[in-house]
Amino acid sequence: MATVCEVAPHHQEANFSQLKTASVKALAESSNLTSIPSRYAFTCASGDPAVHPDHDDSIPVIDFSLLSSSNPDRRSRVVSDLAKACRDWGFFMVINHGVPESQMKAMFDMLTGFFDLTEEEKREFEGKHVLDPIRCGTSFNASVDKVFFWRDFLKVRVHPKFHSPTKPEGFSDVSAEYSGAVRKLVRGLLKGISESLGLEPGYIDEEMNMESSLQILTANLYPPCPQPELAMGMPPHSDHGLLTILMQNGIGGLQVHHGGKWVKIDPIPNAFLVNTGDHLEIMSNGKYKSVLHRAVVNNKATRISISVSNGPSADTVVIPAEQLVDGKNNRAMYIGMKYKDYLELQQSSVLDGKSGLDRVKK
Ligand SMILES: O=C(O)CCC(=O)C(=O)O
Ligand SMILES: [Fe+2]
Repeated sequence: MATVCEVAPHHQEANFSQLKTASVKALAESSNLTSIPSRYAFTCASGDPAVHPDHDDSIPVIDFSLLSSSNPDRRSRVVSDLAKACRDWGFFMVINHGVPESQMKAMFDMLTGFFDLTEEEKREFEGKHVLDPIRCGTSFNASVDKVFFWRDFLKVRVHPKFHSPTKPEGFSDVSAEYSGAVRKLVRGLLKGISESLGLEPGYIDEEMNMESSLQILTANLYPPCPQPELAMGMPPHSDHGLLTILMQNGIGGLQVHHGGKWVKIDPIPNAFLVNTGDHLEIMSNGKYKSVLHRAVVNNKATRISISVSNGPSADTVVIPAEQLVDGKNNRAMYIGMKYKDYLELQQSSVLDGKSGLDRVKK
């Protein structure tokens, strides 16, 4: 169903467009905002079940602690659970992941503090190029977006070289600790995923040069929206890396495309949501596909999500694993591209489904 665009009162739009980089937060907090400026009116693709998605409580749950179990049966069960989760969903919850609750909370507190800085303070971290190591802004890529998304963001490259905004105080320590813990989790998961593909446990780690993996921490802020049915927080897209690790502040909004429908994923306290990205699809030769997801907005509460994208090293040219390719039924379906080139292409374009992958599909 296509949503109908509504035009907001002129005075509001005129004021807002003078501030090129004004955040949605500032817009939402401006007094008497009862409708959204027309630049935020998002039209869903025709036939898209936009309004009443199903809940699905059958999203796979992986107990990470079992991957280091000394009991071989338990271990092989969790490896086959991982295979099923990656193949059938491309999304799963991870429990017993080893990242302390206190670290997760500290990261949320820091990012809330960051978004609460003044517009002027935040402008210091705006960045100029899509690959700048620290970049905050609004929408996805405001210089090319035709429709703006109801979202402010901060993106920080945290590995192999660690970057951090200098405000709020203490951000750097919290972020270094959190992103290190997430890297450890990712490398553990990739071991299990390697095995689940019939590869040596260390295969992905070595081939993708995970010692220097490109890791980007993104915080998304979705303020309450007066017309949530007309706006979109983040449009349908897949993630570029190998695995994305997401946590949310207890407010729902994420929807995953599964079985031809948009499925609402309710946050589970202290669990991470993990999804497989485009580069896992490429290296597994399409066995584990990256999956479309989107973030919708609401009119009641601010939603914050923190996603950490974990890719290969920037210079790795990713191609399908040799063992998963043969000259007959399993031909290589993707050509190689340097990860950083792929990333630059995706980040500088309009965010649009899985269009990044189309560029490397044979
Ligand atoms: O806010 C969300 O739940 C989705 C975030 C997301 O998809 C992303 O950061 O890539
Ligand atoms: Fe995403």
